[in-house]
Amino acid sequence: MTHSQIDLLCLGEPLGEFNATRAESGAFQFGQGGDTSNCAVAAARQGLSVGYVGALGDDMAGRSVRALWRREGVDDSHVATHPSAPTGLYFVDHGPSGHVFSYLRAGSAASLYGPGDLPLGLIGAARIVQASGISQAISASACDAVFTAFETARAAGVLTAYDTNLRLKLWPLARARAIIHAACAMADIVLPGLDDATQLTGLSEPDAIVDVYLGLGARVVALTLGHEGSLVATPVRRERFRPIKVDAIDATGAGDCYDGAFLAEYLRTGDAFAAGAYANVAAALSTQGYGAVAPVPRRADVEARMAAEARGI
Ligand SMILES: O=C(O)C(=O)C[C@H](O)[C@H](O)CO
Repeated sequence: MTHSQIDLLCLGEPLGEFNATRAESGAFQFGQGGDTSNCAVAAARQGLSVGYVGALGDDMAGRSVRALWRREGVDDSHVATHPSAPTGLYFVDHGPSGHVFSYLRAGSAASLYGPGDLPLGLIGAARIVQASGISQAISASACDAVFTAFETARAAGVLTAYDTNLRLKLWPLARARAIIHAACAMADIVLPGLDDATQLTGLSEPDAIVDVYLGLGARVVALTLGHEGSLVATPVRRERFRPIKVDAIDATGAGDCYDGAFLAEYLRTGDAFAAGAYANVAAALSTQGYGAVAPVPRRADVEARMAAEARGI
């Protein structure tokens, strides 16, 4: 499908997902993941016009990702199908301290994507371009594609949003820190998680962490704090959002859902704190089922829960 206007354009690697929902039986639930694809779907479920930029393999996983996007209304017309390189895959295991990811993605179609493949006109016409540390970790050419996309966006006055999403299975910390912080310095909206940010900055105190990212030039920092909720900061104001109570089953993709919900609400309201309140609830609701996409709530679910919270229910 093609939209006349794409408000949010996400860039990175979509993946096929095998989720060990019942590890003892060796059964996996198949789905789709990839952080920026999850963000795209989450934003589309909140009513935003969304597109994706990247590449898929000519295989079952790639076709399932494309089918997902089409069901969800995410524009896939600028996603190439590579004739021979595969779609990346990942596996989700559930251990005592939460989910653990492992990957089969080296040499994937998305990792072969580079700056020359970017639809520069589309990027210049969006309202926000979003990418992540994972988008850059998968290969040098994909890393450069994010920098070029951000340069193009900034030159056109398009907002840039970046989730640090640190994956040390994909690159070493020193290189990750250098690249991620270079990208954050080009981002208007930085969306780190506390664990990532602690490793990247060496700091553990949320206010000190947001100071680092504001210092790099972000106009909004939205820091997710896991079970402690989230903190949103601008250079002139900051606000902490307390966690809501949910029966969490699987937090896979909760940070991506936060990003999509945050960006959708930020574009709708122009208010980072309204976006923070909204995304804080959306991300918590997304942990109530297995997988990165299936449990992502829609606007009506988020608004109903926000109203219930406001009434103290
Ligand atoms: O870890 C990754 O590389 C992924 O993109 C897979 C997941 O969907 C994602 O991490 C969930 O946040």
